[in-house]
Amino acid sequence: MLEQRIQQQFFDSADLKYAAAEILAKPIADAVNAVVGCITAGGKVLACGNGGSASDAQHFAAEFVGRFERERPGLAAIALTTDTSILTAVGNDYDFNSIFSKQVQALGSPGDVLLAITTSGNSANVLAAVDAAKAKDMTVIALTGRGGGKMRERLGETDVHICVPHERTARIQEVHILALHCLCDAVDLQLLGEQENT
Ligand SMILES: O=C(CO)[C@@H](O)[C@H](O)[C@H](O)[C@H](O)COP(=O)(O)O
Ligand SMILES: [Zn+2]
Repeated sequence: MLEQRIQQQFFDSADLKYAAAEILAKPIADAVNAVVGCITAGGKVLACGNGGSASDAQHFAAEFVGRFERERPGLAAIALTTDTSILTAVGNDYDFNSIFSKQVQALGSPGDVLLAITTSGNSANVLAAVDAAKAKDMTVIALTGRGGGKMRERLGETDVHICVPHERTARIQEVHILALHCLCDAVDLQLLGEQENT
């Protein structure tokens, strides 16, 4: 019984990934172009999200600054979820909804990219970060699910929306991390070219 339930989760996750491969290949490719344009122009990627999406923001930044699968110089990315002094100061002195937007306003420059990760599309602190990024003439790449929630109406023509067609947070997160790995892989391909056979 328990094993069946576990197997069903694998099947559901796999089914969603097949469906998402059709729908998300184009926006993920658009995200690659946005990030490559940003990085080659000397810009950086700021990443934010709550809970599991905070982990995704950090996971992504680690693969950019460190490496993904290939050797290369580090790429500029900062997770806005890690500095507990900033998070507690802004959360305490202003409010929790400002913990990311204050950092975007302080660190973001025109041409930078904000990677905004929210499965519901409705987290107020992530939406505030998007507003701050737009005010800075940054490009937003939003990773969402559940139809995109309030995020959908905030995005402009030059932004990218990677919206996972599912309702469950866990399933959406599983596709988000795949999308981020696709992004890392394709950015490396664009910057380094095809890998030579060894
Ligand atoms: O990882 C999980 C659930 O799988 C949770 O930690 C989840 O990320 C948190 O509840 C978040 O606060 C949800 O926020 P969001 O994805 O709706 O923006
Ligand atoms: Zn989770």
